[in-house]
Amino acid sequence: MMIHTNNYILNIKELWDDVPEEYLSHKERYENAIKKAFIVLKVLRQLHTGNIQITDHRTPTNVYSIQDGIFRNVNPLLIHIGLFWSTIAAQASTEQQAEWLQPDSSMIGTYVQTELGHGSFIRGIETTATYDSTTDEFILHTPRLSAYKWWPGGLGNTANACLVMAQLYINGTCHGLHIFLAQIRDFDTHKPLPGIKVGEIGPKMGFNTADNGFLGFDNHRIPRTNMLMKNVQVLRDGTYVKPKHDKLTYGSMLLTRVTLISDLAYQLSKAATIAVRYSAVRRQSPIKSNEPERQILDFVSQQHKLFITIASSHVYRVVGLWMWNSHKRVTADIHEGNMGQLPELHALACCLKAISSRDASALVEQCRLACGGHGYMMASNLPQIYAYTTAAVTYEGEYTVLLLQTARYLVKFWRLAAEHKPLPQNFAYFEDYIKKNFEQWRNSPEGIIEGFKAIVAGKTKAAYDTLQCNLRNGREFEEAWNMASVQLTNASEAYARSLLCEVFWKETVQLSTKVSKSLAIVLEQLAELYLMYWALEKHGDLLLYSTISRNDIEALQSRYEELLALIRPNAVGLVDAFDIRDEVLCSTLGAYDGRVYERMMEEASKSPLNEDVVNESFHKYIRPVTMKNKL
Ligand SMILES: CC/C=C\C/C=C\C/C=C\C/C=C\CCCCC(=O)SCCNC(=O)CCNC(=O)[C@H](O)C(C)(C)COP(=O)(O)OP(=O)(O)OC[C@H]1O[C@@H](n2cnc3c(N)ncnc32)[C@H](O)[C@@H]1OP(=O)(O)O
Ligand SMILES: Cc1cc2nc3c(=O)[nH]c(=O)nc-3n(C[C@H](O)[C@H](O)[C@H](O)COP(=O)(O)OP(=O)(O)OC[C@H]3O[C@@H](n4cnc5c(N)ncnc54)[C@H](O)[C@@H]3O)c2cc1C
Repeated sequence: MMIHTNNYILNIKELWDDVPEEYLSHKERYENAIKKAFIVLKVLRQLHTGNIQITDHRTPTNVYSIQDGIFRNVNPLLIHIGLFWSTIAAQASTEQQAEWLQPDSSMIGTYVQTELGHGSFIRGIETTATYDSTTDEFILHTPRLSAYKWWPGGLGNTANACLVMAQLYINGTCHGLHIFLAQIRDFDTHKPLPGIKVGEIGPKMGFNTADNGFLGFDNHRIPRTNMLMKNVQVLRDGTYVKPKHDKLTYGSMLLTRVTLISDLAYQLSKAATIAVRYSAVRRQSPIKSNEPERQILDFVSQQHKLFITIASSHVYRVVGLWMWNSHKRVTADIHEGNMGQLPELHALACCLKAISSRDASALVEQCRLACGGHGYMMASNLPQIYAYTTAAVTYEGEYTVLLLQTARYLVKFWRLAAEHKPLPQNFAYFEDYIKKNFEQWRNSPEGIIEGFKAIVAGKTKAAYDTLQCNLRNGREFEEAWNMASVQLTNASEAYARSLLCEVFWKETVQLSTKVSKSLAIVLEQLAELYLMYWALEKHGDLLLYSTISRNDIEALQSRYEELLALIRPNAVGLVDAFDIRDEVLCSTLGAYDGRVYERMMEEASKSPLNEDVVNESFHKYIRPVTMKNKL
């Protein structure tokens, strides 16, 4: 069958709610979401097998984005589709893939790594997988409460299988973390298998349709061939065949961190669309007392809150694609046995995932606040977008922990620079900084990029010097590192910002040569706005580490305000260009037709509290108190 994806999905009635999901109980929310998840999965399977084919120019990623509207929260099969399958595809041997990656497989899986006691420090994971050569099996075991798996999406009730991260033991030797496929529920009855204790962890700030779960193993046996064996093997006699790089097992985290950058760009475009459209409809106070009330979008302070969100969405879209392409390149190299580029990719993915999630959640919240009181309504959809976005600061590598990973990488290059050893081209500016080869400040995007590099160098130097000082004072390396960690994360953050500015500016300039002149002007205005915004935010750092002067900062401020005025006429067009359907936006404030107040009243009428003119609580609780003395 040939289908037009949008129309097909939008016309499946069961996917769309009459009652907003906020009115459902925790259990009902899950049941409603799982019903829809399996309808969507069926469509995805049909697309995969070619039983139905897409006729519009969009791809299954379009099905993915429509899901935001379908679930308003999160698809309980997200980890099944996004992490379970992709980890098997990346880390299982060819034979294992042939067996497990069947489109009509009975397995519904999840990715089970985090434990009650350990999330960030995964070497501390306590679940064990002990090889029993007499039966050719691994025994999965949860030795104590802190070793219970805790958090995996879809684990609570949906999944019947999972990929478990556990410490591998062979003949009493621990070989570290490895990934194992384990069935946890009967495929037919869905009852937990013997030796499995599984359940859901309870309500959260968001992600409430994702049935995050807990899991314990009581000496649960799985075949030896259930260890993912593309990069590492355990042979029948218990021989351990090491991987080419000991962090290949962490590959799924790396890939998800890369993918997340683009997802966060999309969340930002949703928030920007809602807040900008609402700001074009909403009028509040005149600017001059004798004039009518103005669209709130005309307040320059409102433009300052919103245009950076539009620009940041473009930044993360561009940088997300750039990282995706780097990941593809490095994976191909790894396939050929060349691991050389992996550390750089990991360092970039860590700081960019950290900063993109932090920026996105801060900017989504800024958009919510920019909508005043109405932004606080669930019907605006901004609270849900915030709850979804802020989770990304923690999952898939917590913010600070990831910044500290990138700091390891920066410190290595600073050490080379300090010891006057050769540096790769992309860190040549470390040497310039040491030699005090400072460029004269230029109030231009290129000048700002140079300035940000000076900040990276200056902050890395400061952190490195503190580290060395701690070492000279007799601290062990890990302790010295911990004592310098505030400065180390600052250096990492600066590095991420300099990358974002440089990649975005260069890609925009290139893109501008391929589009119409009028579009190129707007794209460059957005890119320039992004750079100016962050130069002004970080002007203190620029004063410390670059050659910028007070006059330069004043000039930057004027140019920034000029850019706000230049972008204002195109603001609504820019968010319309994100092309997010009303069904996906799910917002009374952000719909395309601008019927804000009408939609708000329509949504309010759906409140169950409005079903009866007088709610029965009046008779039960209110009247007995208020009327008591009057009887
Ligand atoms: C489902 C997603 C699909 C699509 C996405 C699209 C949209 C998303 C939307 C919603 C998402 C929905 C749900 C969210 C799903 C969330 C899933 C999870 O959260 S799974 C759990 C994730 N957990 C973590 O990320 C844990 C963080 N901790 C770590 O990664 C590690 O512990 C550590 C901090 C990196 C340290 O590891 P370790 O202690 O082993 O390291 P060492 O200190 O021994 O060595 C460090 C050394 O190793 C290098 N290194 C570390 N990691 C990697 C890597 N991945 N690749 C390459 N190299 C790595 C590091 O550079 C150091 O090298 P050195 O400096 O020593 O040379
Ligand atoms: C919505 C959601 C979905 C999730 N889904 C999954 C899933 O599908 N599968 C899965 O396995 N896991 C999942 N997780 C778990 C998630 O990956 C972890 O919560 C995350 O990695 C952070 O680990 P933690 O909770 O142990 O935080 P902790 O590491 O305990 O962090 C607490 C604090 O300690 C600080 N800290 C910790 N270590 C250091 C250090 N070395 N240096 C400096 N500061 C440090 C952190 O910065 C933070 O401030 C999910 C979590 C959430 C919120």
